[in-house]
Amino acid sequence: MARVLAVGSGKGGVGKSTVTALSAVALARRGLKVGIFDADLTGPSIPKLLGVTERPTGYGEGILPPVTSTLKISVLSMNLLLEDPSRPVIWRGPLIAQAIRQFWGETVWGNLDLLLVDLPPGTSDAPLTVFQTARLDGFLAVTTPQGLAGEVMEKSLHLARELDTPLAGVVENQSYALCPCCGKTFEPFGPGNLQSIQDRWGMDVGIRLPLDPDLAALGDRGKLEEYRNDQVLTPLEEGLRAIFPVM
Ligand SMILES: Nc1ncnc2c1ncn2[C@@H]1O[C@H](COP(=O)(O)OP(=O)(O)OP(=O)(O)O)[C@@H](O)[C@H]1O
Repeated sequence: MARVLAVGSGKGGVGKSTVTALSAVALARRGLKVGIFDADLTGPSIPKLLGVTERPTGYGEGILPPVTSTLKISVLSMNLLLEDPSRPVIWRGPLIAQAIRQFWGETVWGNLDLLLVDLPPGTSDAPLTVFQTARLDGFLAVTTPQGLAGEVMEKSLHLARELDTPLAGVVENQSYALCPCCGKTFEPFGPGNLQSIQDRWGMDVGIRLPLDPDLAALGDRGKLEEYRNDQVLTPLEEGLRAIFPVM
């Protein structure tokens, strides 16, 4: 059975999908078999970030997710099932919950080492359904150094704890940047409070990731599989291996 790690935050736009996709890339490059369930049905980003356009197949015996072109990461996303991926999914909560349960129950992932679940922002409908439906081995929270992002992110830690999901760690995304002129490190959004979040919630794993314009540019082109910056990939991989030492 694959380990299952949900990546999420109460706060939107902090980099959940980017962290999910890059985690998959880092581990798949090391030879692990990785899948991603994009549970963000109404704002799916994973297919775009990883350049997946192929539709899932095999509806008879379950849903067979397509894989990425290079690293063969399995990806299931609502966007891959839409006739026109540019159209919105306009569904109320109960329908979203039903679809998540169906995807969860019917997808044939094969022999994975790790299944990542990219959660939408918030603490209701979709994230709640994932927490209640899936057997999660851990919840990896994503935030940025801004205090507001941290406060809203912590709501998702409360949710995970209330639903007995182990708190695996926290990612402080866009934690720092490198000056393009002198190469010095600076903190565009201030110093953040990663350590204090870890201390308050008893999480050993805290991952600081830099702000990297190349990351956003490659993601926009659907080429995150080609991303090579070890300043981002190495801390992510080390953090994931600290969460699941057997991997
Ligand atoms: N470390 C980073 N460096 C540069 N750009 C980043 C970084 N992390 C995320 N981004 C960019 O920020 C934007 C938002 O990221 P992303 O879609 O991963 O956030 P999200 O939390 O999943 O959003 P949502 O709440 O809508 O699901 C994207 O354009 C992404 O490329």
